[in-house]
Amino acid sequence: MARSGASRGPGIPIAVPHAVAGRRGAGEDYVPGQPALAPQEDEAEAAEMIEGALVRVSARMGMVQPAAGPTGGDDDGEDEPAEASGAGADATAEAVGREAAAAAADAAAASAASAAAVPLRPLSAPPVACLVIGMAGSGKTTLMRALSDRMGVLGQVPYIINADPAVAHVPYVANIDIRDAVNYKEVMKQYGLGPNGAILTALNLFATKFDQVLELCKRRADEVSHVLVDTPGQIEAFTWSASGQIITESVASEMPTCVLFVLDVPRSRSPTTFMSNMLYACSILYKTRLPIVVVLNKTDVAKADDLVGWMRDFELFQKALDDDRDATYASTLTRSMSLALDEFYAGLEVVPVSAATGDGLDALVGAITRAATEFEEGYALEAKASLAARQEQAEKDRAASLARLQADVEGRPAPEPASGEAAPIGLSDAAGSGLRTSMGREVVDALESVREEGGAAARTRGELMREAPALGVFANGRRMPGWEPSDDEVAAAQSAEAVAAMGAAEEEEDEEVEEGEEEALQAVREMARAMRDKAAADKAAADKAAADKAAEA
Ligand SMILES: Nc1nc2c(ncn2[C@@H]2O[C@H](COP(=O)(O)OP(=O)(O)OP(=O)(O)O)[C@@H](O)[C@H]2O)c(=O)[nH]1
Repeated sequence: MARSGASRGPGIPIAVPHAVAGRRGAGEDYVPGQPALAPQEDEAEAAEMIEGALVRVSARMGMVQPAAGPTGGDDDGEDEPAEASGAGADATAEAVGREAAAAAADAAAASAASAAAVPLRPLSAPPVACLVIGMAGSGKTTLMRALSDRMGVLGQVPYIINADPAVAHVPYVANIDIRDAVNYKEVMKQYGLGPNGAILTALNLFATKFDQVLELCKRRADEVSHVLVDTPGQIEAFTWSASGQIITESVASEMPTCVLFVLDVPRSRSPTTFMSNMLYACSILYKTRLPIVVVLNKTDVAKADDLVGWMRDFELFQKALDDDRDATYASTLTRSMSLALDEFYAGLEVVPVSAATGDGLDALVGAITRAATEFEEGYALEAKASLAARQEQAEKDRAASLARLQADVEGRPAPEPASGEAAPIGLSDAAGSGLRTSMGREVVDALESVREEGGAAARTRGELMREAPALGVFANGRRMPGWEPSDDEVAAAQSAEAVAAMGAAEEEEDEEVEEGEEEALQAVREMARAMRDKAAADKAAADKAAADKAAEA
């Protein structure tokens, strides 16, 4: 469960959520819990309150006497000390205010410098999809919120999909929310399932509508820079389910896609736990074949230096294992596994962040940009090469079967297949060379057309609409207010009814035909029986006549 953004520390510059982005300029900061557009008077009042609080805190710390006030002041006529302390307080308040202003200016400059250094995708490029995956409680939802906020500061426009049906509250505005379409509790009731089964079923139901989700994403492609997808905490429900695979592959066939694997740093400080997590990340890489960014989250609680060190230096990890007090037989296994993972670490993007404080988010945005380039330059091009190879092979096969047909027609022996001819290249062969198995013509075409278009498509920033009614509702229970079936859906329902009525009529006819057939069969049977009886009677009469004749003789 995510905690609300309002619980962040004050002064952390975060972006305007996209829901209000249209009302406020890109790059302007706001503090969670405050209205996005505070009126000027409120700001002045708030500044006064802060100044007063600073003076009181300074006084408590012995830096200065608090100024005499209407309640705490000494009103017995001894104006002098009060005035003196008031003057001191004013001076300190001024100094503290100056310091605070300087610190704020420094922070703003540092934030701007950090933002300027972030490699961002060109505006004309298609949006990058980020599948946020991680163990339960690793901070996926909190990261979604923090990342989308920070992207707003950087002038990017994230589009958010919540694919976690069981989450009670999300701290961001989801543009598409699985919960608008599937009521997870209703699924539990209707299908008699437990929580995990219901999550899986809800995902399956969502997957059946995913073409519509993609359609909505495509419609927004010119306006948005990133598509962030929050996934269920039950990681295996997404990574190892058919629906998870459908969702992943569908997204990857439409736009550059990467996986953000979120890891809980405080809970991964033991080398063995860390290794288990990294094995999971590795398995996701091999399953999805998408670029993966490992996000080491919660660095405000525990530094990620050790973990990064373990990935960069094999010896350090071995030493950590030596020092591990809980060393068991598993450590020996971990030792040998770590050797195997060394290569996996080599090309891995690892970014320590704190979703709570916002630390490291710029680095994460940069890593996402690099992952998108990796997708386009590596995965997509390899897919294109694989597609070309498959087409070439299909052409060869066609020519060979034509030659065989020709030989057959002319009565010649069929030509032998050329020796050493490459076997048809199937998807699994393509996968063997590091290609994504699922990528088909669509992705290559889409990527090519985007490249051809170059910078033609200019993205416009604006307030993004919630797409709640778009998918309709396909598990009873939660109907969004204002949801109406579309004309297409009504037409589909009507034609389904018509087809059902036709089917019923045909069945009735069939039954009638069957009844008639049965009657005819019965009549034939009776006729046959009568003929049989008559033949038997004739035979008996003939036998009797013959016997009588013999007796007479
Ligand atoms: N200190 C700290 N706490 C964090 C951070 N990120 C998340 N949390 C906390 O970790 C807990 C889980 O966070 P969520 O964002 O709900 O995690 P999740 O992975 O989405 O959870 P599930 O969807 O239920 O699996 C919450 O209490 C968060 O406040 C962080 O960077 N620092």
